[in-house]
Amino acid sequence: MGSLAQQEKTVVGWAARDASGHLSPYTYTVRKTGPEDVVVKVMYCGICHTDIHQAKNHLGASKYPMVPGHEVVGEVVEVGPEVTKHRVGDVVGVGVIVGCCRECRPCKANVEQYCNKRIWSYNDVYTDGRPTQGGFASTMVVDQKFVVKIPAGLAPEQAAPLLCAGVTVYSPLKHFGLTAPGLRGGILGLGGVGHMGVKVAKAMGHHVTVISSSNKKRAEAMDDLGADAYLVSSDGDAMAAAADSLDYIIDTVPVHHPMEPYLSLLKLDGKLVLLGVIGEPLSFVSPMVMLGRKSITGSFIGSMDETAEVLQFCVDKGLTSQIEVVKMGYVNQALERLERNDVRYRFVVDVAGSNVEAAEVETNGAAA
Ligand SMILES: NC(=O)C1=CN([C@@H]2O[C@H](COP(=O)(O)OP(=O)(O)OC[C@H]3O[C@@H](n4cnc5c(N)ncnc54)[C@H](OP(=O)(O)O)[C@@H]3O)[C@@H](O)[C@H]2O)C=CC1
Ligand SMILES: O=C/C=C/c1ccc(O)c(O)c1
Ligand SMILES: [Zn+2]
Ligand SMILES: [Zn+2]
Repeated sequence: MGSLAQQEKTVVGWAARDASGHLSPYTYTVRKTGPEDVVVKVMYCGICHTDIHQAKNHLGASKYPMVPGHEVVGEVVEVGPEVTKHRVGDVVGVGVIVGCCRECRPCKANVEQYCNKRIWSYNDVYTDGRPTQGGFASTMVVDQKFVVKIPAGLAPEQAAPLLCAGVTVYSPLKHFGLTAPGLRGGILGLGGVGHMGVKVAKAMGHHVTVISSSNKKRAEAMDDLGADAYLVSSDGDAMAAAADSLDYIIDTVPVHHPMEPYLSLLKLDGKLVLLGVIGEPLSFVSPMVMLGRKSITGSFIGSMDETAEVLQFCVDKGLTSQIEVVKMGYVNQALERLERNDVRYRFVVDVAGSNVEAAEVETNGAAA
């Protein structure tokens, strides 16, 4: 018998078993704590639309059992002997990526999310051959490089959505030089990622237009989130009146949608940044981009450095995410509500405050 640190740990998570995406308790083991590993007792985990894409096999590469969850905040309960970045008792975050090759150009440039050998926090295989499992679970063991400190001044449940949604909007704004005050930005799709887009862009001093599929979120967007304008994408007159007005659009729509109505909103040199994970071809005719030198581009989460930056940015600017905290027993209802666009704006599961071994509770978020 070795010490506790040398043993595999038994963990209970909530796993999908098939493409129904239904989660239920699942017991598995996590690796022995390696020299650079951090053992994280999960406190909170946000629910991202990607969790639906993965659990329901929208991209055709899902492996089961799969414990989703990649907006993970927890407490460090153990560290390997070579860990220098984190200490027992720290509150830390884990996001979408838990491994990379450390040798390729993206890794050397500290944009490890673009490493072709990236290891996803779930639905992937770790270097030891074991499946990776995410944050809807009592514990994760993660290499210290992919663990970020949650700065003082951020509540752990508030920090969770920043680890994916927050950094996913922050990274392209920085990378594409879209941080100057006075820029006019559009946020297409006001969900978990989109609402952080409004908040981050407003904090950068931008004039922000929400472009939504309905009028339902108008008052909240303007009054609560601080948006400057609100367009309903099916309102042809309003869309025409807004033509040629935006420097960029952050597109978070998670399903197939036309490009051209949104390209029309961009000014000369405007950028359409695709963030939604859509497994079908999108289309547009070339003059839509040529006549205005417009760009259609994409962006994938953000680096570990940018993750630390966006956390501090939110502390410095006093930004909070707008969340609905639920217990693990409500996770399937939460996933269903997220899929039917019925959340303002991010569910966060109170993992530590739930009995993760208990069967699900159908009624409300306050239950186990
Ligand atoms: N590129 C990256 O690194 C990342 C990508 N993603 C991806 O971004 C997309 C958005 O994620 P997230 O913000 O968590 O998702 P949400 O479901 O929280 O938000 C998506 C929003 O898109 C709009 N929408 C339009 N049509 C639909 C539809 N048919 N079904 C659902 N929503 C619709 C809704 O806004 P409205 O009511 O205003 O129309 C909705 O709130 C997903 O595809 C996700 O996988 C997420 C994180 C990182
Ligand atoms: O939510 C974070 C992950 C986003 C993501 C982006 C692209 C892609 O192909 C994925 O499988 C996930
Ligand atoms: Zn995500
Ligand atoms: Zn690499």
